[in-house]
Amino acid sequence: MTEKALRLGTRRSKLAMAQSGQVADAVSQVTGRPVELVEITTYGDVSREHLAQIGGTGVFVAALREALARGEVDFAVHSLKDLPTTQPDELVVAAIPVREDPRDVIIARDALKLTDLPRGARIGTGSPRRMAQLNAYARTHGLDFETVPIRGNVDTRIGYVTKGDLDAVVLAAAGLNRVGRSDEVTDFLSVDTILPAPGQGALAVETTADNADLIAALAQLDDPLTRAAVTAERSLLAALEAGCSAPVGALADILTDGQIVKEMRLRGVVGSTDGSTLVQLSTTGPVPETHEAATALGRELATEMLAQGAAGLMGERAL
Ligand SMILES: NCc1[nH]cc(CCC(=O)O)c1CC(=O)O
Repeated sequence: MTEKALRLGTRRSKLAMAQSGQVADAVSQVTGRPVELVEITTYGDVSREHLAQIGGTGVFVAALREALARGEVDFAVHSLKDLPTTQPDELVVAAIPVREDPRDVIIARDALKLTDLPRGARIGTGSPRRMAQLNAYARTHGLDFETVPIRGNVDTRIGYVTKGDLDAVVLAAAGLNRVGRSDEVTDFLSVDTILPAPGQGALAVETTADNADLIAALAQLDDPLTRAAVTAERSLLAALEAGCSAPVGALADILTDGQIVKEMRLRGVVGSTDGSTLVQLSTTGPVPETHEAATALGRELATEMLAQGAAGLMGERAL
């Protein structure tokens, strides 16, 4: 007797298919049930408009959530950095698996590193967060390059470099790992240079709040330390009243003494896209053991950042 397959709603993009496929295998293993991928086309996949104008990457999430709410699929996998910070009551993030490499990377022509790029080099990124920090880095390190707004999936963005339109593009290491293209990276950017987006590198496995059995099964894939970290990062983003297209970076990491987990450090940054102003702060505290404690850490850092003028930098939107 075979049990009925669980239906996993996914976007059709290579990245979405890769991460859904990986989670499908893991879910199949813990439940003993087959998992079937159900492709969902989202408005964001068909629209040529700039995402910042149509409400950010939240559009990708919305269609998956509607399919969940209609009962067409049993669960869905999101890139956590694309999830809005408000959680609908009828849905639950049942698992946040161990985070992948959170760093941003560049893929540049001629295997160049960021600091090797010649004066006037053109670097493609549609992210105000990446623009702000790259431009700030250039200003403080005597470099000179131009950030060029681009959009598109991983293949399209890498294509700007291979076709010779741009000198480099910025991407997330995690996405490249998932689609098997991390060997094309020419420079892994230190998080001290570019703080990643809140939640970058992590996945969220979401299902409906009324599905207790599936919530319990999916919980086996949850990594509590990743959950605590991304909860703090997203709380910072929410408290700054910023969305996924705001120039905000955040990363929580665990400070260890040998093998022993000591504390959690949360770093946050907000900046003007030209890099002329950055507000960058960090805070350290006990590793949060509850959702409330993780949320409080993010909120406290946001309060300090707002006191240093963060709010004035948030109104900016990418072209
Ligand atoms: N904004 C698009 C997006 N959403 C998630 C990832 C992959 C990285 C991740 O899962 O955090 C990417 C691509 C990128 O930023 O290069």
